Amino acid sequence: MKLFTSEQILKIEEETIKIEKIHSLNLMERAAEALKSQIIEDYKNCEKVFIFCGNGNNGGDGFALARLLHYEFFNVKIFCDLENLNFKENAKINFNDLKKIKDISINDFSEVEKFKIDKNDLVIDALFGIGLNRKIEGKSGELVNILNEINAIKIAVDIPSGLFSDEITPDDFIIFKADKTVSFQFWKKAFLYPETGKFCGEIKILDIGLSHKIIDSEISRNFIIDDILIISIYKKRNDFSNKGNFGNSVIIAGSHGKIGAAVLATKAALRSGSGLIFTISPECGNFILQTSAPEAMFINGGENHITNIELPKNAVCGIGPGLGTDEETEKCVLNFLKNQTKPLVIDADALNIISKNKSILKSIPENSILTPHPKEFERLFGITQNSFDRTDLALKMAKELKLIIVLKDHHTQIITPQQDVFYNITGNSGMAKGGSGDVLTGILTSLLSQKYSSKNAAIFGVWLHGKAGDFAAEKSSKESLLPVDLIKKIGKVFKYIQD
Ligand SMILES: NC(=O)C1=CN([C@@H]2O[C@H](COP(=O)(O)OP(=O)(O)OC[C@H]3O[C@@H](n4cnc5c(N)ncnc54)[C@H](OP(=O)(O)O)[C@@H]3O)[C@@H](O)[C@H]2O)[C@@H](O)CC1
Ligand SMILES: [K+]
Repeated sequence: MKLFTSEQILKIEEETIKIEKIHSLNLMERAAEALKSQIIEDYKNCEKVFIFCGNGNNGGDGFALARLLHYEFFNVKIFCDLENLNFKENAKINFNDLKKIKDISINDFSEVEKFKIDKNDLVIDALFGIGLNRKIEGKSGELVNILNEINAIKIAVDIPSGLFSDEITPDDFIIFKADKTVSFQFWKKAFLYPETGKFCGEIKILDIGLSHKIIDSEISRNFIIDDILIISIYKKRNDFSNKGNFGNSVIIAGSHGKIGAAVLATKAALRSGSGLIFTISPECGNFILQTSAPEAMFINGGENHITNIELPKNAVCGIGPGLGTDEETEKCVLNFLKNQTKPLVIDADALNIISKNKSILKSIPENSILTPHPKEFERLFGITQNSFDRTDLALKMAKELKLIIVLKDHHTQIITPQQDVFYNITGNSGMAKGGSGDVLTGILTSLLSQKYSSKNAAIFGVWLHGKAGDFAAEKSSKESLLPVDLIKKIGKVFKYIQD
């Protein structure tokens, strides 16, 4: 699914209106209908609904929603700025329609504190949408501050009021804090970054039937990874095949005390379809690896840490988990990287070793996949002001070095040398634990060895990793979810794609 800027969304809206020969009011009605259905689905037993409307089209959505919910027997109360009824056209039409319904009370923002709002009531923010172009101040600002203190179920229409859709919102802005954001047709960039996403709560995207023809022709380099994309990437396993057809994955990982990292990466690679798996690890991990992952072959890479790397034939490598940064390992890893010609997966301590020896970056084979978490990224490429800027820096580095950068975060991004950004929306906070990254390295190496392109391996692998985490979280609390639980669910994810 493409990710658009608010400017592009407006353009798509206008062109849909043109080619479908409809009035813009129809789109507002579709949006309100979709909102109504979602509210009925999620909160049908809720009695009182408090809707706060601004003067633009976001407010118009709120007025239309109020009318529709009233006809579904909800007790609806509307709030707007009665001292400044300077509405945009469609908002005005819907406001006037609402005035005709005598059972809906229309109140000024300043009256909100006279009402008893219960924790099971709905507070709906339809103050500002993607048309926000400055800080919320004055009466609206005071209102948002009050709403943020109220204990109720808080829903934002399209985007929480006060947030910019496409860029970081300054710290001093007043922003509605939603439990759920019900947004139209597309994800917005603000939902995907930690600084802004924390205001959005759960995200629900509603189809309001904007023209697919227009959407297809509108260019974007930003994408949400969805099931459609994954199904287009997934390669069905050919029945007439043998282990030689699915690649030789080589996991280079582990040191004394960190053999678990090698085990996790190896097991994840085993579960992700590679034909043969080799693990290069120090001798101290031999017994552990052979007992916990007997399907994999052990290659001795040193005594207590890796000091030499000898690859089997046709190896596709994933290097880094639990390596440690011993001087001998550092030398060995740098020497190894210098001599590689095929794309490989580089993670964890291998990234830390590169950070201390940045000149090596230029020798890494094109289209290799680097998987830094924010701290590792910072060590590699420098500090940025915020996570939006981090994406920009990653784009620059991916282009310059011709590498795929997997920026690990709550919504991990896959950044390509061609300057595309793919945002992942699978996964959950239960995966924010030591060992999750090792599992990802195993999955990515395995997919790369099965001849997925680096870009597709990264997109598919990151999505698969998150989806396995989501399946695991269905059965366990996020607190107690373990990286090994992800590995157990990889099979279920493949089944999910095949069905
Ligand atoms: N896309 C679609 O397909 C559909 C979209 N729909 C809906 O339309 C929404 C976008 O509507 P919108 O363009 O009217 O903008 P909205 O956010 O209501 O703001 C209104 C105006 O407020 C002003 N303003 C800005 N910031 C301000 C501030 N801090 N404090 C005070 N004023 C401020 C600014 O005007 P200005 O003052 O700059 O002239 C701005 O134009 C969208 O989010 C969705 O809900 C659906 O109805 C149908 C399908
Ligand atoms: K809003």
